[in-house]
Amino acid sequence: MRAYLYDNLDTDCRETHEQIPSVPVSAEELAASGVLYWKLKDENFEAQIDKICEDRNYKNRDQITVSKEGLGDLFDAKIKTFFAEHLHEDEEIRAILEGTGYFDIRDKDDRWVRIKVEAGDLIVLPAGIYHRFTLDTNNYLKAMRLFKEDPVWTPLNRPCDENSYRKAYLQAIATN
Ligand SMILES: CSCCC(=O)/C(O)=C/O
Ligand SMILES: [Fe+2]
Repeated sequence: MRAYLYDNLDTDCRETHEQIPSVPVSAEELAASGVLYWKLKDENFEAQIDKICEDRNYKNRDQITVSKEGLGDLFDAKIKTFFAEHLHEDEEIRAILEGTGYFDIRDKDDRWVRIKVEAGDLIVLPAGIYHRFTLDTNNYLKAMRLFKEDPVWTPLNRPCDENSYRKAYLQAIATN
């Protein structure tokens, strides 16, 4: 995982969009926005996921392949939905199994931070954080999605500042 401030240029979102000079964002800074990150080792990948699931009460999991082949006729619509700025009323937890992509999150100062993910990365976006996702120019990512009971990933597009999960999120990071 590598994170940096987004350049906000209006070009293909699958490009790197790293400012020049780059402004890196550390795991600690991401944690201040409520974003959690683990690097999972190949040797005991499943065991590490199981431990995180046990610690954080994630009971269920499935997989998604974000690619033209994986999503078929839904590809264009899904890609558009993923990149529209939104929040969820539950955590978004993704363990990357194959491929690469970018999660963009709004930090405490409402700046876009781009997080590059690859195989072995496990990322948790808290409920209420504004974010979006895009593939990079490799156009392929396979991820495991973890969730507590049923998935609650309905995207609520910005603005939804009156949403109770948004308000709870802002309160949580303010007292962090
Ligand atoms: C990498 S999984 C696809 C992206 C997704 O599920 C989502 O909700 C993006 O915000
Ligand atoms: Fe999302």
